[in-house]
Amino acid sequence: MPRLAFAQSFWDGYDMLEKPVRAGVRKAMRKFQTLSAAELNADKGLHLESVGSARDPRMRTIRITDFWRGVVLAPDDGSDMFLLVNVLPHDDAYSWAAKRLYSANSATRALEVRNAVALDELTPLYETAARNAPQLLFAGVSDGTLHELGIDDQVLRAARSLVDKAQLDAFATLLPEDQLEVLQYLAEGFGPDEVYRDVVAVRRPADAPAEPVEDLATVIANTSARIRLVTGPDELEEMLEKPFDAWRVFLHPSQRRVAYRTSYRGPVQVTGGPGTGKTVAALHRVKHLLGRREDGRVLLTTYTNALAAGLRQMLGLLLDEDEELLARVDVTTVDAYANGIVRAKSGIAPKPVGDREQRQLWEKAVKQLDLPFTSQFLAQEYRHVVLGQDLRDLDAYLGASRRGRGTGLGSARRCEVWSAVERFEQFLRARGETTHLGVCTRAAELLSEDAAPYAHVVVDEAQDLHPAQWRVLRAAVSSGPDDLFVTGDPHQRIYDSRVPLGSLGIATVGRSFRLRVNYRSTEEILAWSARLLAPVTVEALEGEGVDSLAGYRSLLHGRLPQVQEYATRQEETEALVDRVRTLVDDGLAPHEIGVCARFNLSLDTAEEKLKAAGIPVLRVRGQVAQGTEGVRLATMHAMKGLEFRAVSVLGVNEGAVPFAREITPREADPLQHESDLLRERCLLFVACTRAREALSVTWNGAPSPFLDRTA
Ligand SMILES: Nc1ncnc2c1ncn2[C@@H]1O[C@H](COP(=O)(O)OP(=O)(O)OP(=O)(O)O)[C@@H](O)[C@H]1O
Repeated sequence: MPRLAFAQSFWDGYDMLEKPVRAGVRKAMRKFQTLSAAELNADKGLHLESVGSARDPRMRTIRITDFWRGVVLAPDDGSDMFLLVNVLPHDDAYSWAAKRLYSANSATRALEVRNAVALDELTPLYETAARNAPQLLFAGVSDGTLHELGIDDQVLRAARSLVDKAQLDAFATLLPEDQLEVLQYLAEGFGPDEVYRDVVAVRRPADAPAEPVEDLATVIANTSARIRLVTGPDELEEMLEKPFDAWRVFLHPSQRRVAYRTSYRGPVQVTGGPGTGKTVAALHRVKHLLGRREDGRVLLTTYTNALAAGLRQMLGLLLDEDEELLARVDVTTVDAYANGIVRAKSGIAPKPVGDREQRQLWEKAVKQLDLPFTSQFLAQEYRHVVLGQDLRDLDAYLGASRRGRGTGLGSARRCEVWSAVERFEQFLRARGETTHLGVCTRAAELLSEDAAPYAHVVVDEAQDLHPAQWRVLRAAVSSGPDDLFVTGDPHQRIYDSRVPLGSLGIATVGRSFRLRVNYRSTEEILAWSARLLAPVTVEALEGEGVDSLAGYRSLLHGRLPQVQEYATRQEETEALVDRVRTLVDDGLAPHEIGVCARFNLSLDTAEEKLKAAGIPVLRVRGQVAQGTEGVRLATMHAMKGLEFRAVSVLGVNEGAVPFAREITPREADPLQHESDLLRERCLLFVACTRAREALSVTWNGAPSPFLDRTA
């Protein structure tokens, strides 16, 4: 019986097909599982036929319905593997198939597809234009190097005709996938060795023979990033029946490399810009770890309860709802986990107070002690220095480094600060209360008294964790192979926690990986959002050196973000209602639309007006009720980790973004001033990068200064 495989290009469109067409696909595919190759060729209903003047002689079409055709790559090498690559309306199917050429990449050994006809047509035009160009994009890379990286003759000729990155982008949809990625990396300035390591080596099978084996079945087996093989009839039915979540099956090689490495000798760090699939990689790592042994519990953490609920659901999908496996994983936030530990081990339920109450207590301490500090300064000193380093007494504080703080404090001043700290903690004790970070500190202590409860800890959204939270995670698992797997993006740091991970026993040196391909947003949305961060540098996740978005890109294209000023809040809100209505008319479900603002107050107005227009809305606070229909309304902070097909960011006004009250005056502490500004800038970046297809950014009155460079 022939074997059957499905290319990602097929899945990309499958969920959009109407029911009868999908039924046609299922019927046709069943034939591939029940008929022999000869019977398939003879089957009248299937009508497997070659495509006239096709670039690839293996190209065939099959009948799906009267109007729809499947495009199939058929073996011509005696192997029995058929690959379904697309399903399109009749005429489109023939012209798509005629132009495409599939080939095995000489370096990665994977199957790639190009639009050979368009490449042949366009390359001479670009070559002519390039003759007078002062500089060519790949002038610095030799033909030999390009060949070693898998670039073949047709692509080489096209590459040699390009003068800049914009031209490479214009060729992107025509070029074979792996070769395109090689060229994109080179165009970003990565050296050939880095490109070989990050693009070629991660794909090339470990046991690849010196001479490529080109039969279709072998090449398909080498292409797990883009092709799914079907093993039996049940699997076929299940795949075609269920909504298809590409992230469960097609991992980018860089995702697969980090998630499925058999074992690491210690903590691992995976960074990458928004939407690069860090959460997906973390989930696959959990799957891998669960599969490695029959016992051993896994702790999977993220930042908010709403994200934890989402993660739990995704993990269920990835593990096919296998209850035994799911029972071995706890999915929660660090704070909730720490709270549970303190409750369980001390028998007392901790009562953490919120930010506002803390601020009031600091104010009270300042007043009672008549100190020359603001409550804001003390709160920050407590968070960053005292809790950050877990300082327990005055002596420890007097000797502590205050790295990252912008004001010097002599011993006399430190004594004053410490008196405030003692008073603040006294107030809390007297009320029987604590802080969230206080709960974490206690939980870490309690955990270290017994054997660590987990075999593995996987941490998502790690960029905002405070040292006290890291101590909990460190204490939850013994140091050793595969202890911690950490994913995060320092560009999305919105709570000002910069942590020297090494000093907390979480050294990731030699085990740091970066993801660069964005699967969420269009390149237009990404490029615009990335410009928000262009003026600043961002400290690396592990607290040493800086992080960069070099090579960060999307394969998707769409409309430019709408960036619009309004005279008044009312006009801005009315325009929002119109925009949302248009999106719904265009077919978006309300829950696929996100609206966000810096403050809850601005969202109140939006909520009222949207409701008045008959549009269902749902405020995202803590836990999002799954399945409840309604446009999601969230503050920028609550947008963390979420995604929507369309996002409207409202009220990006001067004074609001950055929120003037949250910015330490430069005179008070220049370093804190800069990091407050950076935090607010990142917050806007987070909000904008939640959008998949459509982003609008609006303000009323004067715009936020962060929008300066985005025009
Ligand atoms: N290999 C993949 N194939 C298809 N879709 C993917 C893949 N990896 C990730 N995605 C999709 O891309 C989107 C972003 O992925 P994910 O949430 O894991 O990114 P992230 O890096 O954690 O994002 P952020 O840092 O912005 O929260 C999701 O819709 C996810 O399903």
